[in-house]
Formats: sequence, structure tokens, C-alpha cells
Amino acid sequence: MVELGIVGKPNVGKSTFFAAATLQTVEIGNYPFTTIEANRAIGYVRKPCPHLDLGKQCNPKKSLCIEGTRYIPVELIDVAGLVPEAHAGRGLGNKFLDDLRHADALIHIIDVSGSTDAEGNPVPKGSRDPCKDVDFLDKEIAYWIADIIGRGWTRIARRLEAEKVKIEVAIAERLSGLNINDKQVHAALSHLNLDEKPSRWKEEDILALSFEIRRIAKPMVIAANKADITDEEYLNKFLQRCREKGYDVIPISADYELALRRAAKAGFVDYKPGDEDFKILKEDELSAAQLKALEKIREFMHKFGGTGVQRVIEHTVFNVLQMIAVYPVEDEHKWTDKDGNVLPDVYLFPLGSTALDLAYKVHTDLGENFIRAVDGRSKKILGHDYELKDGDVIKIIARR
Ligand SMILES: Nc1nc2c(ncn2[C@@H]2O[C@H](COP(=O)(O)OP(=O)(O)OP(=O)(O)O)[C@@H](O)[C@H]2O)c(=O)[nH]1
Repeated sequence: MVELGIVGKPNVGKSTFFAAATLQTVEIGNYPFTTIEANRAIGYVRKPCPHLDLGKQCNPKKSLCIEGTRYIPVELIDVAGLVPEAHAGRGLGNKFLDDLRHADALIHIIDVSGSTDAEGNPVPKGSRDPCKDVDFLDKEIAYWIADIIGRGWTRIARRLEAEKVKIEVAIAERLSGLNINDKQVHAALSHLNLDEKPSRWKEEDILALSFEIRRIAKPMVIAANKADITDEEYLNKFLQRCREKGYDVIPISADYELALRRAAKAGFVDYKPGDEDFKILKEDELSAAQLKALEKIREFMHKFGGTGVQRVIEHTVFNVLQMIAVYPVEDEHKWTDKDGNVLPDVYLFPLGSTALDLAYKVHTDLGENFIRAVDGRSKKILGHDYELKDGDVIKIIARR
């Protein structure tokens, strides 16, 4: 499953975001669609369900379909314990490292209203420049990576040169605890112009490489939280500065999303995560203050096209990680499994994955004994190297 790390300094709204994104407003069969552990829970991303093309209702097993929209689970990890200078031993512990290792990407929650200082203590609104918080996380992780790569570097690099070991392989090995591979290190190296002899790299070279590795291996999206209490001009300036620095940034209100999901769960409003608006269902059971609060939320949603929480998750999965949704079936005509369930499964894959990758994901046996695949729409035969497309319905044929 795709795993997203929710990070940020204390008091910016991490827990609120996490609670909002993983609070389910609908029952989801027997699948544990809720909290897995204290800091891990399931959220989801949406796609139009292919059952619309088939004209027959689907029976999803580990995802959900509401009115033609498929909700595909992704795992969210609430990563706590980040404070400035954490890499120097003040905060980043094994727990953080473990969470970071699992994360395919990071959602960095920022208090854009500027009402929390560097350590997360409350300060008057607007007195903390939120841009500083963006840089701080980037630096913390890069310094952490640089520390791992740089330990005893010159001696190790000389040995690698003598033994003609590929540098990206050696660095990836050092970073295997963070689940960073040689392809990612290679990509980072290709963006920099470092001395061809790694033994001549200076501390700043290793740091530059570490920033690049973080950008590639642990991409980060900025969630500009508390946008609901932020002055518009201040917010726009922040968004612009982030974008100038090359960050993806989305304004959100985790508070509003949580309020709406709770109201939906209690049956007061008709709201599905990601909707740009909601409908009040039991107006006479709500107080004047509650109705006023809902109208404030609606105003925000009209301005920003929703609360932003679902958008930030989907942007991370679909645009940054470039994931596509693929539906394996056993019957390419009826799009069913062996029990007759229509489109029961859906998997997220990085763009560029192949039919063989799908086979292995369904079952190792299917991968090892792969013969060919069949496109459920065109019924065309596909080879092992067929590049999967978003929304593909695929049957895998394997030796028995
Ligand atoms: N106005 C506003 N307040 C928010 C929003 N999200 C969170 N808050 C408030 O910010 C405070 C901190 O929120 P938390 O979710 O506890 O923050 P956290 O980052 O998890 O904090 P730690 O648990 O200390 O790491 C709470 O008072 C929230 O109600 C938001 O979108 N808008």
C-alpha cells in the first residue's frame, strides 16, 4: 500500500489532519479501514470506478465505491517528534527513522497563520514566518542523510574507488535504512556536478547530494494549514514563496475537514471527502451557532474549492508519486474474480509499471509463471513489458 508520512513541528495541526483524513464517514465492509496502530491509519484517494464503463455495479473487497467513485486505501503515518536541530540528537529517534523509511512521500503540515513559534509554542498570529518552517524540515532530513553518508567518507570513498564499486550502489547501501535505492541516488547525482572522484567530495558536496536525494526519494508536499484563520494577502505571499522555491503547496483547513467528516458521520450533513460543497440534512436539529459555523466552512470551501485535505493527499499520490490505479480480474469479459465479484481489487502503481509488476503484486506465483496479459477493454493480448495505464482492467494468464 502507498504510505504517506504526515510531518511537521508540534501544534501545527498534524493530529487534526490525521484524524480528519482517516475518519471514515461510511461503513466499509469488513476491511479494517480505520486505525491500524496509534500513529497509522487508512485514508484514501479517489478515482472514477471502471464499473461505469461496464454498466454493472462492482463488488470491491478492500476499497469502496460510492456512486461511481472508487475510494482506494492509502496508509497515513503520523510522524511525531520533529523539532529544530532534531538531527543533532534532540528529537529524531529510531521511531522517526522507521516512519521515514516506510514513507513513499511526505505531507508537511505548516501553520500558515504564523501563530506557533519554531518549537510549536503559541505566539500572536502572524509573528512567525511560516516559510522558515518549510526550510527547517527540508534541512533536518537532508542533514540526517548527510550524516549517514558522510561518516568516515574519505576513507570509504578511497576504498570504493580502488575496488571500482559503483558509487550510487555504495551510497544506497548506506541509506538502506531509509529505503532509498541506487536508482534514486543515481538520479540525484545526475542533477549535480560533483567531482568524479568521490574521495574529493567536501562536506558541502555531500550535503547538496543529501538535499537532492531527499527531494527524489522522499518527495514532500506542503499543506498550508489553518488557512481559515490566515489573512488572504499573507497566505498568498506564502504560497508564492513556496512555489518560487519549487515546493508543491496547497492551502487547507484540517479543522474544517474534521468538523465536516464528524457532521457527516452523525448524519447532519451530506458530505463526501473531497467534495467542494456539502448539504445540510437536519437543519432543525442544529443550533444557530452550528449553522453559522457551517456557513463559514462553506465560504472557505467556495474560495478554495474544498477544505484541501483530500486534495493534498490526492495531489501527493497522483501528481507527485505519479500513481495509477489498475484493476486485475480473472474474467476479461465480465471483469470478475473466480467468485463472480465485479472489479473486486484495485492496486496503485507508479507510472511505468508493467503487466509483469501487476502479476507479481497479485501473487508471486502469477509473476513467476506469467505467460501473457489481456486488456479487459480491447481484449488485446499484452506482453510482460506492457506499460500499465491508469484505469486499466487486466487479466493475467499464467502457467498452472
Ligand atoms: N484555525 C485552525 N486551527 C487548527 C487547524 N488545524 C488544527 N488547528 C488547531 O491547532 C491546534 C493544534 O492542533 P493539533 O492537531 O493538536 O496539532 P499537532 O501538530 O498534532 O500538535 P502536536 O500533537 O503537539 O504535535 C489545535 O488547537 C487545533 O484545533 C485548522 O485548520 N484551522
